[in-house]
Amino acid sequence: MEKKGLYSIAAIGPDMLISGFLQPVPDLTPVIPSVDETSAIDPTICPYESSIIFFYKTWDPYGAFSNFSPHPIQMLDENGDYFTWLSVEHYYQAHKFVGVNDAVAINCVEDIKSSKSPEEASRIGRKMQRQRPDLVTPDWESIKTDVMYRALKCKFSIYPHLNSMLLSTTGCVLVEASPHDLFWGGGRDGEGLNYLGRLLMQLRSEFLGDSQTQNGISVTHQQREDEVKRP
Ligand SMILES: Nc1c(N[C@@H]2O[C@H](COP(=O)(O)O)[C@@H](O)[C@H]2O)[nH]c(=O)[nH]c1=O
Repeated sequence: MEKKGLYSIAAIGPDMLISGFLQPVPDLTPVIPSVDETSAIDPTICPYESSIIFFYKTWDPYGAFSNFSPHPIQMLDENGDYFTWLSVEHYYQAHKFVGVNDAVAINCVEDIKSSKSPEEASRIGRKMQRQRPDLVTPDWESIKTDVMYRALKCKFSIYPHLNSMLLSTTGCVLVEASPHDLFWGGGRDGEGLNYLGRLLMQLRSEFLGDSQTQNGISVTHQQREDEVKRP
């Protein structure tokens, strides 16, 4: 019989083959998507050959994958006008309060819009969320992944070098190596859900699909490109 604290591949399953991590049993919340999940997100990944690219701070290798990287994005606002956000982080933090009919929330969005750095945007957004959770848009938990997806799609569409960088990681598992953030990041010991890594892998797969169909007959790429504005 297996002792508690000793982990075997049989107990853990093939997850171990991509992560290289032995997760404690029975705490099986994986940082890195399981083999099945991974190929559902990005069919180009071969779990048995994939390596892992960790990113976090903007000055790290692959730091441009961080939401704090200084890449402005242009997104349509509620009035149908384009607004330039200084980073994905600006857009993400502001959307915690966008559409909330309260002067404090409206001011907060304006403060985030005019904040000079992603760190400042994040400080303002997080502080307001902590102090006034009643001002966070009520469905935030269910829409935040979509908000992030839209911002990332814009970022990786309008900067060709970022798009190439993302495509150059094909076959690798991407993990935001945030030690604290257990939703967007992988956590300190692989206990996080790594949703930022997942979205980037999803986008990579979509871009790859687009470039493949572009060489064929599909025009969907152009249609999708029309959804985002180039700077
Ligand atoms: N890259 C990076 C972080 N990670 C980012 O923080 C955001 C999560 O914010 P929240 O939902 O307010 O907790 C999300 O964009 C995630 O990618 N956090 C940092 O303090 N520094 C950093 O360099």
